[in-house]
Amino acid sequence: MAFAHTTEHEFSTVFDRERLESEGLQTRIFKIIVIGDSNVGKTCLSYRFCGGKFLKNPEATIGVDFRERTLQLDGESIKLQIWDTAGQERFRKSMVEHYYRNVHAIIFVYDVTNLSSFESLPEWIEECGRHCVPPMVPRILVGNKCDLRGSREVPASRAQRLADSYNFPLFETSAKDPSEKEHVDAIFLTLAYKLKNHKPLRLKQPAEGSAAFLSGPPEEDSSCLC
Ligand SMILES: Nc1nc2c(ncn2[C@@H]2O[C@H](COP(=O)(O)OP(=O)(O)OP(=O)(O)O)[C@@H](O)[C@H]2O)c(=O)[nH]1
Ligand SMILES: [Mg+2]
Repeated sequence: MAFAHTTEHEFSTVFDRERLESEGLQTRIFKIIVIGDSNVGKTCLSYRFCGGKFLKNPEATIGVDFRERTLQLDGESIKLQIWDTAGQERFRKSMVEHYYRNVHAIIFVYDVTNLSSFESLPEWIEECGRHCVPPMVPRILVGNKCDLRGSREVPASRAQRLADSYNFPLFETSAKDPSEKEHVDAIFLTLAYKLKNHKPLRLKQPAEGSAAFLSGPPEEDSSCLC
């Protein structure tokens, strides 16, 4: 099978169609990107959600790492394809266009013990705007490393004010603290439910008899004029 010139979504569609046909399941797939400064814990958060554990000694992400987890929500199979992006400019610059293309939801992460990572958030949010992500794409703000209680630099009240100003939900959690596992799950579940309740999206080149499909770009996607 040749994948030359195949877009990432088309690739996934082919791959998932084959697997899901054999399982006889119907699955919708959503792309979620995790964005924020380097070292805030994007890799550890996505690993906690997809792998169930705290990843010890992660290395700085180069480009993007993919993780995924399939959830059963109200009898429907939803696959979250998590794009764990690089925070360091030199490791992300060639990838930025790919991050935002056909994204279904965005998680902005900062470190509650690092004020500068919180102050960077407006820049990350603006970058997302520059890439014409439609307003209907759900966004969530996550303050990580809450286990480091004595080192907090970002008060919850300040984070809440910023979240309110953008109308984003705010979660504060810890990828490290095992007792926060369900809370980390709740971040992704909140997005999964929002996405699930969007209208079902059209199949791209549906195969006859195929039950699997990749959710396409949001229906209200407006053409980018920038
Ligand atoms: N105490 C504590 N440390 C954490 C937590 N999450 C991540 N870390 C640590 O923070 C450091 C950076 O974590 P990463 O997940 O690699 O950060 P990142 O945002 O993916 O960084 P880049 O890939 O460079 O963008 C590592 O030393 C982790 O062990 C947390 O919840 N609590
Ligand atoms: Mg990383």
